[in-house]
Amino acid sequence: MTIPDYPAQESLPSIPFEDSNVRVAVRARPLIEKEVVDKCQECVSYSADGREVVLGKDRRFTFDHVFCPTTAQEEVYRVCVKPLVESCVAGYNATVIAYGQTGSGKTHTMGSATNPVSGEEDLGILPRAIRQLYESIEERKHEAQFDVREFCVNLQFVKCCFVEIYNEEIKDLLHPDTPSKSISIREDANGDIILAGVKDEAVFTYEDMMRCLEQGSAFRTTGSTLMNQLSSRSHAIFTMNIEQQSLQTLNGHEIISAKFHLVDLAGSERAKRTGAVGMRFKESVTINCGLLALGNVISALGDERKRGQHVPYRESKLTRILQDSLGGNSKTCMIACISTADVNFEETLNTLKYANRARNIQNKPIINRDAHSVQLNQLRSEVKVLFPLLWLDDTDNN
Ligand SMILES: Nc1ncnc2c1ncn2[C@@H]1O[C@H](COP(=O)(O)OP(=O)(O)OP(=O)(O)O)[C@@H](O)[C@H]1O
Repeated sequence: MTIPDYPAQESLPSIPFEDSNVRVAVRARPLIEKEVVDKCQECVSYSADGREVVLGKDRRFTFDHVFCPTTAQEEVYRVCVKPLVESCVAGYNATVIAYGQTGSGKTHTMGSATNPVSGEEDLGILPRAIRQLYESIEERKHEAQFDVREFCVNLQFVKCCFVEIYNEEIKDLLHPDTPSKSISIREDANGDIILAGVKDEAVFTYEDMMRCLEQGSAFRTTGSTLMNQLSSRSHAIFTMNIEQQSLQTLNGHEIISAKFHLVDLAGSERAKRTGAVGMRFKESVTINCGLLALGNVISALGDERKRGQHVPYRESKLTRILQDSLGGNSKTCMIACISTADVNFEETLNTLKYANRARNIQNKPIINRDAHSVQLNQLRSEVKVLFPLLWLDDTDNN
């Protein structure tokens, strides 16, 4: 086997999330041991600018970013996720979704596997995002303490929850005794999607949240198939909720909040190739149904000819939960994971086509300000203007 040359990509910038487009990156994984033994060849090449991927001879696709197989976990994180954590701390919702065929590297990329990683460089997106979140919180607390313009206190409350959708049922991975029947997807008064019946965990430190990630990952449903020994059989969604209150003597009191969904989807698969029978086959059918529903939502939102038409969010639990993330109030990045092996040519082509459609989706991210604190601050400013007038009026009358 010849080892291909990959273009150097170290200096590529982070993805800009200033506008409202859903951003899409592609990550190609190296050949795994079995593929090397089977003498598979790589059938994917990459442009030096890190934007284009070519499948076979001439299937070209352009994305916000394309990572070749030698790209480190740290680099994927820096380019795709670091700016999203910064946005979350500023009050925007954010979502990262890993999509791809079974065994293409979604769980490896997200860092939601049960088995511990061997070293710092192997850490996936989730532990890195949790670390950055707590570092940012500490920074903000520190800045608020030394804000010399006025007295200012910055309080943060962080909660998390971890659920999986397995055979179209939602399971609370942090409270596995909760019956799925008592969990439902609802819309709150602001139109935000909430999971009623799922218990949020208040987490005060990096260690607290990492414990939740590890505990939830251990309860996630996995199983062995011909294509992946440790295949995720469910869609997993880890959500961090961040609420920040800033109390300022001059400008009043502001509350901003944000939620960050980190989604490790189950892989698309063909039962013929995974050897799925019995239970595995049933799982395979529901996995593909959920991914098909997600594809339909992506098409409805991404296809210009379908703009303004009905978006079928209610076709599956997955699409209902991700309603805010696709076409709603969120900054969103999809990471499409692909295998470079020629045996997976068809699946890789399908993933690239699927991901390409997601690039056209427009979201509407806004800073989530608490309505009461906004109203209170408006009234406060009105009082500030009216008070001197009242005083003037009083002195005139005297
Ligand atoms: N970028 C990478 N570098 C090295 N090894 C990788 C990479 N991506 C994936 N792998 C390896 O490939 C195998 C399959 O990866 P992983 O379990 O993450 O796939 P998946 O897409 O989550 O699969 P499934 O959908 O079946 O759960 C694992 O052994 C993993 O360690």
